[in-house]
Amino acid sequence: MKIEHIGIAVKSLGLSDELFSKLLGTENYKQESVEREGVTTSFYQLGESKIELVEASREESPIAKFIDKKGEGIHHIAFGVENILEEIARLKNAGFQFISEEPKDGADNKIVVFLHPKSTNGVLIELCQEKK
Ligand SMILES: CC[C@H](C(=O)O)C(=O)SCCNC(=O)CCNC(=O)[C@H](O)C(C)(C)COP(=O)(O)OP(=O)(O)OC[C@H]1O[C@@H](n2cnc3c(N)ncnc32)[C@H](O)[C@@H]1OP(=O)(O)O
Ligand SMILES: [Co+2]
Repeated sequence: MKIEHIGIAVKSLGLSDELFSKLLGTENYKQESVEREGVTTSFYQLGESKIELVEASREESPIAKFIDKKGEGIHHIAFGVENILEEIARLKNAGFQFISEEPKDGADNKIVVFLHPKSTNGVLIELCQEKK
């Protein structure tokens, strides 16, 4: 497992892209919408990991709800795994609670699942695996 990306909830991808490209000294390498999740994402490479800026694309998006309650900030940590089905089985067996146990298409050529923050010390964890 490695930290694949850190997801940061932002109100305006335009403004945050300006800020993060200045901060990191590099441009994003892609912007991508994931309509099922109601998000638009922007990715920055940072060594072996990435920063994923996430903006809500509709009102009922998890990102809109999060920003309403907590404001902008770190929204999730994504662990990159080799075999997502094996990791789901291992973590389920260890008592962790998943939001859904079925991997779905995420951004940046990944399949993803999320663990509920209630079972992970209040941190939303994403598991992601490169699509084959
Ligand atoms: C997939 C595309 C992209 C990628 O990398 O490929 C992304 O990462 S998109 C990221 C956006 N998608 C998601 O966040 C999907 C998973 N999240 C969810 O299903 C929901 O947000 C969920 C279940 C975590 C919360 O939804 P719910 O409707 O239950 O919202 P509430 O506001 O009622 O929250 C309940 C409870 O959870 C706490 N919460 C919510 N979000 C987070 C968070 N990001 N980190 C930590 N805690 C969170 C919230 O504060 C509530 O706690 P409570 O103590 O009850 O007030
Ligand atoms: Co993510």
